[in-house]
Amino acid sequence: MNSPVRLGRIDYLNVWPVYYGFDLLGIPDGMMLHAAPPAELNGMLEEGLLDISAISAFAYAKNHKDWMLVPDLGIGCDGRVMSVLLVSVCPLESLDGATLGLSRESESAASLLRFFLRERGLACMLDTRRVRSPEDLEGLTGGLVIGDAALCGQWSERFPYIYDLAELWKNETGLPFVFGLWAVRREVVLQRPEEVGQALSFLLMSKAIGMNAMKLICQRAAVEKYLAPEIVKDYFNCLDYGLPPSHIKGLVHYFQCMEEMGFIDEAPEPVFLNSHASGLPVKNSFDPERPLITMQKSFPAGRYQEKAAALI
Ligand SMILES: C=C(O[C@@H]1C=C(C(=O)O)C=C[C@H]1O)C(=O)O
Repeated sequence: MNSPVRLGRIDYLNVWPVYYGFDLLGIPDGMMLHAAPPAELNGMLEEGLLDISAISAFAYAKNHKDWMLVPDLGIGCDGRVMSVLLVSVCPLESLDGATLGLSRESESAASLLRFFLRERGLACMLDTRRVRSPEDLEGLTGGLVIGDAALCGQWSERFPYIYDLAELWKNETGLPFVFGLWAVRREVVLQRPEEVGQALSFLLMSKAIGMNAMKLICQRAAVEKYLAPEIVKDYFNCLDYGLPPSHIKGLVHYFQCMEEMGFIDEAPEPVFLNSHASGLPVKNSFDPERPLITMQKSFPAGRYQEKAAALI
C-alpha cells in the first residue's frame, strides 16, 4: 500500500472553516493531517515532511520553484484581519532603535512588519521568539503576534498602541492581503497525481461544508476560545478563504514589495495546480467556471461523498 498523503493544517481558529469537513467526517483513509503553526508547516513542506499544506504566502515566494498552489484556497482579508497585530508601548513612527519581539510562528506577517519598518526608515532590533502572551514581550518595546494569541490575548492592557497589519496594508496600497495559501510539492504532483487530486478534492469539499456551517463554527469557536459571539462573527467576516482576482492582485503586489526590499530574490507569479490528471500548471488565471479538481471525478464514491452531499 502507498504511504499516506501528508497534509498540514494551521492550528489556529482562522482555518476552522476550511477543515470543518475533516472535523465532521474524519480523516479519509490514505491521508494524514498534521496541525502546527504556519512557520513550522512551511519548514515541513520545504523538507518534504508534508505533501500538501497550508503555508505562509512568504514561504511560497521563497519556494515557488518547488511548490504549486491550490486554486481558490487562501487566508486573505480586505482590510483588518484582527489576528495579525503589531503591539507597542509607543506609536509606530517612534519605533526607531526599539527592540521588537517577532512571533516565530509567522513568515508572512513578519515580512510585512519588516516592510513597514523599512519603508518608514525605522531601524529596529528584531528578535524572533515565542510570542503568545504579553509576558513573552517583557522588557521589549513591542512585538508581532499572530493567530489565536493575537485574537484572544489581553494585549491592550500592556500595549496602548495596537496596529492591525492587514489594515495598514489596505490603507497604504488599497489592496487585500493574503497571509496564507495552500501548496503542494511539485514532485508529489508528478509522482502521485491521483492521490493529490483526491486529497485536494476532499480539502475543497471540507471547505464547502465549513462555508455552509458558519453559524455552528462560530458557536463552537466562542465556547472553545472564550470569545464573545460578536467578536467571532466579526473575525470570520474579515477572513476570506477564496482567492478572488483582487486578492491575487494584492498577493502579486506584496511579492513585488518583497523583491524591492530584497527580502526575496524574485517576485514569483502565482502558479496554480490545474489538473490532478495532467499535473499541468496554470498561471494566475484559475477559472472557477471550469473546476479542475472536480469532486465527482476525482473523489472516490463512498460514505464521505454521501454524507457530504447531504451537508453541502
Ligand atoms: C490571519 C493570520 O494569518 C496567518 C499568518 C501567517 C504568517 O504570518 O506567516 C500565515 C498564515 C496565516 O494563518 C493569522 O495569523 O491569524
